[in-house]
Amino acid sequence: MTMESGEDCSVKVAVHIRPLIGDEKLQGCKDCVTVVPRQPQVQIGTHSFTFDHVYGSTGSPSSSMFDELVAPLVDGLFQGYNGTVLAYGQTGSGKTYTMGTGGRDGSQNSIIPQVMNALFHKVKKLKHQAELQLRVSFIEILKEEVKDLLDPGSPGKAESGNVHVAKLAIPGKPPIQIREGSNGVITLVGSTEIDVQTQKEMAAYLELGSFSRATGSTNMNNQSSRSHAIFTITLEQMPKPSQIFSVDGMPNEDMFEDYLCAKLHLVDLAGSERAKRTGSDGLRFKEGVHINRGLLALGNVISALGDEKKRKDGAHVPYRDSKLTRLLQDSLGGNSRTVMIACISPADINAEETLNTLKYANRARNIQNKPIVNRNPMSNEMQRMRQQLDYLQAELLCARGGGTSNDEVQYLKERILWLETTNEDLCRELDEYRSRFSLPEHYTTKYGTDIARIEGLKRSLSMELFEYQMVDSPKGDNYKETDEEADKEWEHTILQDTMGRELNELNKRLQQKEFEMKTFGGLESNALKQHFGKKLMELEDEKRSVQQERDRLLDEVESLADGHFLKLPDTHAHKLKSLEAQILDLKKKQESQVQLLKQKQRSEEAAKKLQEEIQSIKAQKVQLQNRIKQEAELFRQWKASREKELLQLRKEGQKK
Ligand SMILES: Nc1ncnc2c1ncn2[C@@H]1O[C@H](COP(=O)(O)OP(=O)(O)OP(=O)(O)O)[C@@H](O)[C@H]1O
Repeated sequence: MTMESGEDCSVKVAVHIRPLIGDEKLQGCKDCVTVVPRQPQVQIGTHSFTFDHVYGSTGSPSSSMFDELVAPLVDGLFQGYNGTVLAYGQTGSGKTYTMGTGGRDGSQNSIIPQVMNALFHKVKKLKHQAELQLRVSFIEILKEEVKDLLDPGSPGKAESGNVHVAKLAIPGKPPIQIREGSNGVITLVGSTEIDVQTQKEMAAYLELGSFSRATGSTNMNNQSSRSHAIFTITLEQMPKPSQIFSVDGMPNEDMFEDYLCAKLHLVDLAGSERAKRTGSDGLRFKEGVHINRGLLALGNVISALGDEKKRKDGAHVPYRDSKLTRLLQDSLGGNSRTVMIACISPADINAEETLNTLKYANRARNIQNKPIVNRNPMSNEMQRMRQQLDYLQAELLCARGGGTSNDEVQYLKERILWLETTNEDLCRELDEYRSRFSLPEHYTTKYGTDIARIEGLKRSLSMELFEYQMVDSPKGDNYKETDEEADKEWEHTILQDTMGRELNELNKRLQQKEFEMKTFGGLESNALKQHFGKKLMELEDEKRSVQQERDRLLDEVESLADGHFLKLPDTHAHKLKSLEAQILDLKKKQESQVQLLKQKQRSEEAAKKLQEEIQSIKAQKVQLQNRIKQEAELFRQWKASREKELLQLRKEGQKK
């Protein structure tokens, strides 16, 4: 999957203030949060914060939250952009209510049900133009372990005390792993992804997963979510062949030709809490420690990304400190369009936590993401080749119409042949991949052979990447140095591998460009230019002499007529006619030569561009080679110092 580079865009942050609820009212709590009228600004005590939006209380109505914040992300999915909606806040502040991951209220005003509405509405509108496939997955992170909430083989929700523990892992089933692709894309391996056809089905899976989620009762919320839950909707789309090509078989300009695949993560984070307030003890306390650890890691990531100076200095972002931050890596400072909803309680007893939430959210506003379109690399390549083919066909057409030069036609034919062979090679390569990773048959029938090939390559490439990618193993409480070392080695191997692949890619591109250049060079453009120039001059001379001959004849006729009307002798009239025809013919020839010369100039410009491309690829190659060297050197130094440290430690150990 390649991605087009996109514009920077900051994470959008909104505050959602819920009303005072039962317990708070009973305790006689007062509202301590004020919204500045018609401003997205909230005040608490002497603190004042400005956000992108403020909903609830005297701010905008909660009902406009979806349209203003989330609907653009749903639209973006159809354009190939990943999106993330994060609900953050203290325990009982309304995150689950806002997102709709509770599986109990089933409120149609929550975000996820509205996302589904908008998605299926759009799918219905587009289904004649494109093949659309929706998939869902639903996981939770509980005590630093990733659990599958849609696992069909799971025995279901088990009870443990008053907490519902999420599904137990089935013996033999590998645990869910977090992996990072060479392009930096984070993927979950081993989680259940289910194809869905209808809104009802999707809603059923949301409910199923929500029901399996770990919840427990605390002093602050009798159904408190004890885990971070991530409901992910994946949309794959491919235009139907009838839409790519118009009736005359020509490519349809308005239609996207790519396979697009984008994901929308809907995240309901576990609530930040303080043991004292939540009345946590034993199991609940341990959970709280894990929850807070994950949120602390998230806070550190937000701090690192939100600090402009640190960002510019390329400071380390501690994504790897927790599973949560690893999983949200794309969404924070990555390639996703991200919205954060900070949920707060207005009650004065929660003032301190509310202030913390607002500070946290305020920092997130500074995070810059770079959303990009996620498309298939093969479709890019095919698009490029198709353009080249179009260009060549136009060239051929022009050469034919312009009174042909055999060299030119021959050259164009050769290039078309070369392009066709390259295309065949690529298809063969795709076939190989497909057979190696056995792509399901229905893809072939559904999208046509080419599209299935693209799909096959996509899947196999991502699988292949997995072989090289990072495997995140559970670290448990005591994070060991050896883990760190192994991680570092992994990181180094992956980095080297990625850069090696990039280098290979550059070499391939360079080879291809140089081959193209040769075909240009093979024409000996200067010699051809001279040839055409000479031919033009010859034609000009010929035309001039014919014109002179005609003028001479006309003079002769005039002198013969001697002022009287005289019928031209047949021979003269005939000759004159043939001379006129000759002049006309020469003019045509001259015009066609001019056309060819122009054509030649265009080819030269293309060759120049190609030359520039070659130079730029070479420069990139040198840069990459330097980076590989530098990285290897840094790793070597790190390794050496590590070994020295170890030796030192061993010596000390022996002494002791
Ligand atoms: N906007 C709202 N309007 C009315 N009631 C709300 C609203 N938001 C939340 N509530 C109520 O507040 C209570 C706590 O909400 P919720 O469970 O969504 O909190 P939470 O932040 O997800 O908590 P936890 O982190 O403990 O899971 C629930 O009873 C819920 O119905």
